[in-house]
Formats: sequence, C-alpha cells, structure tokens
Amino acid sequence: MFVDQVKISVKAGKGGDGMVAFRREKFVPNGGPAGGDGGRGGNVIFRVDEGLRTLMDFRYTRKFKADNGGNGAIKKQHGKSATDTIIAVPEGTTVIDTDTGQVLADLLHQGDEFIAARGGRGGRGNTHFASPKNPAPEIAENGEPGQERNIQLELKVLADVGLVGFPSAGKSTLLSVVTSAKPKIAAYHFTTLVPNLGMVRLDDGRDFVMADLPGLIEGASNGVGLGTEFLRHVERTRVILHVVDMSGSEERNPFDDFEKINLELQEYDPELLKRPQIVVASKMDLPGAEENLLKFKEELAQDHYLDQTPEIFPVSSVTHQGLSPLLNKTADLLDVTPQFPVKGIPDEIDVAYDYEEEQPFEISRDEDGIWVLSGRELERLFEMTDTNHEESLTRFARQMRGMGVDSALRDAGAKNGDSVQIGNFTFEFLE
Ligand SMILES: Nc1nc2c(ncn2[C@@H]2O[C@H](COP(=O)(O)OP(=O)(O)OP(=O)(O)O)[C@@H](O)[C@H]2O)c(=O)[nH]1
Ligand SMILES: [Mg+2]
Repeated sequence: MFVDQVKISVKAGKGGDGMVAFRREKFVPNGGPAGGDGGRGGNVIFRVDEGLRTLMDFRYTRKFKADNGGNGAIKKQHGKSATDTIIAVPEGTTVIDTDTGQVLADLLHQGDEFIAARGGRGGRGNTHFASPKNPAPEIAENGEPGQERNIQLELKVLADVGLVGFPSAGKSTLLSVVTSAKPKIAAYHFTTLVPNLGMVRLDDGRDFVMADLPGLIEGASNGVGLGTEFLRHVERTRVILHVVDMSGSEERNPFDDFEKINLELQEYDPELLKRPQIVVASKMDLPGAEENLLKFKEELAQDHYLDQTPEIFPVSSVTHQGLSPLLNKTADLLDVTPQFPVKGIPDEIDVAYDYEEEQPFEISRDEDGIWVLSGRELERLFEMTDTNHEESLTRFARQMRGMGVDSALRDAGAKNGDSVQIGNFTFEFLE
C-alpha cells in the first residue's frame, strides 16, 4: 500500500458587492433606494467520483478557484450566485489542512462531499439600509472574500502492477514513459528507494496503477539491501512485470538476472511465482540486445520452475518500441486476475518520495573540520552498505559519485585527504 499525496490550494469566490441605486420614475424626483444585493461566491467542493483511482490528475493542476458572485444592480436586481467548483477525488481520499495538519474530511463513498473553501456572502444593496431617518441611504456592503486554504490530499493506493528487476534494469524509465509519474532515473543502482506510482491509461478506456519498485538484488529475501521492505510491496500487486535488461556484451547473461530475481521472490513467498508474470525485455535499442534476447528465449524454454512460462515483450523506453502490446497484455491479465483483499491497513506505509522537494544530501563542516554528509536518500543508501566489505563500500562510493557528492564536496572546498563523515562512519576524501 502506498500513499499518493498532493498539495493543492483552493480559493472560493468572492461575494458580489451590494449596489447603491435609487428608483427613477417619471414624475417621482426622489425615488427610494433600489440597489440589489450581491450574489454568493462559488464554493470549492471535493466530491468522490468512483471512476478515479489515484491523485495523479492533480500533478499538474494545483490551484483551484471558484467564480465570484455577481454584483447587485439597479431596480433591486440581485447579483447571480456563482456556481460551485466541484473537484472530483477518488474514494478513500483524506483531506488535510496543510497549514494546521488537521484532518478535515475522509471522503469514502461515491458522492461524498466536503466544502473545502466557502464562497463569500454577497453584500447587501442599499435597500436594506433605508430607515425613517435616512430614507435614501448611500451605503451598500461589499461582498465578503471567499475562503482560501492550502490542502493536502492523501490516498492509500494498491498498485495493480509491480515492476521488479535488477537495479538499473530500466523500471523507473518504463514507468515514466507509460504514465505521467516522474520518478527519478539515473545510471547508478538503487536510484529508486521507495516505490513510485503511476496510472496507465489505454486508448480503449482501461486503466491500471503501476508501481516502480526499488531494484531487487540477491539476498533481498533475507533482508539484504532494501530487501524485505519492497518484497512486501510486490506481495500486493496482482501482476508482476519482470524487467530484464537485455543490453550488453557477451559476458552479461540476462537470464541469470531473471533467475536470481525469481529466486528471491520465491524465497520470500512461493506464492509470488504463481502470480501472473510478464517478462519485459528492456533496452532493446541498445547493442547486443537482439542476440541476448534470442539466448534468453532459448534458456527460458528449457527452464521449468515457473508455473507458466511467462510471455516476453521486447521494449525500448527510448524508442517506445513494443510498449502498446505490453500494456494491452497487462490489462488483459488484470481483467482475469482477481483483486486481492486488503487485510486491514498495514502498519508501515511508504510515503511517495518527492524528489523535487527533497535534496538527496547535504554537506556541512563541523568544528573539527570534518565534512559531514547527511540527507535521507544518502543515509538510506548508506544503510544498505556493509562497511566491512570492500565490494559493498566500492558500490556505495560509486553511488555517491553518481549522486554528485564528489563534486559537491569539491565545490564546498574539500581537499584531498580531508575527513568525511556519514553516520558514524568516517572516510578520507580522495580527489
Ligand atoms: N538506451 C536505453 N536506456 C535505458 C532504457 N531504459 C532505461 N535506460 C537507462 O538505464 C538506466 C537505469 O534506468 P532506471 O529506469 O533508473 O532503472 P531502474 O530499474 O529504475 O533502477 P533502480 O531504481 O536503481 O532499481 C538509466 O540511465 C536509463 O536512462 C531504454 O529502453 N533504452
Ligand atoms: Mg528505479
């Protein structure tokens, strides 16, 4: 289960102003007051639409406004009340006031509504202010302003489809080209630390939620790397897309990658191998891919440990080759695969990582002149590193370089041989 979340702002319409006007009739020199009232400003309302599944639609529209009420007019004409702005949200959406953190509403069922911002009341026209003392008042009220609020919407989502595969197999890239999600993509391993979600929409109207999961590695089922944490996510997806990098030279054997990942899935839960699985042969635009794919097919044909032999879909996220057949087949499988019952709300919930808001790392210098690295992403990478193993440390060093730590340290003034600390681990900076 993932939390899909968006921050938006809502602004209701202002009430229309009341009017100052007087009757003007033939032969009546000083007619009484006749200014109409202003109309009510529009509300901004959230309403559940069961056709929606995620909050993806909010990624690009973040400001919602309702219209202002009409002003009052002469001859006691009242201004028009503005129509409300209705914002459709999926079932299960929680509405939170961003500034106070207060939960304002839980919108659970089709048609449930919540007024997120109330429209301003219209101002009264001068007819309301006439009195025996002042039969011709020159005053009217202005309309009240509409309410404004910063809102956070949260939705717990189950992904229908999970992308699994080795680090750097191209999972996030695939997600980014078939959905509007913007996961972080990079040429170093473990770019993805928490799942990203996207909504795939097919031309025939079918849609499904796809999750890009962090790269699996050997030993994951025993907790190595981010291990069991993301296998837990796979458990909740109905169809597994197994992304296998087909690119590269003779030494690489994509089938090995494929088997290792399946082994990890099996060790974690043998049921996982019974789940519908499709092989996504990725990076088909790169050299070596065609030959590797042929070899892969031969080896797969000889292998029988999977319940069914998975279908292979060769794709390239760069040329978009093969993407439509893959997505259509995935939707077909989902059509015939039952939804898993959600057994209670799991205690741990991952919050989708907002890369735009979060710096991957920060550098500071303590009083002893030691450079201190911090930041959630870097710390999580470090958690996966076994500092007693050179190979693991080398990998971490490579990942840090990929993140730009080296150049950032240099820019900050670090010199060859300076001490750098992350967590309680200290190492030497080498240019
Ligand atoms: N030429 C080519 N490169 C690709 C393709 N798909 C992904 N890549 C590259 O492969 C690298 C890794 O891609 P990601 O999508 O970040 O891989 P990932 O599987 O999400 O990796 P982790 O999150 O680390 O597990 C990036 O440099 C991508 O640009 C493809 O179809 N063709
Ligand atoms: Mg990734």
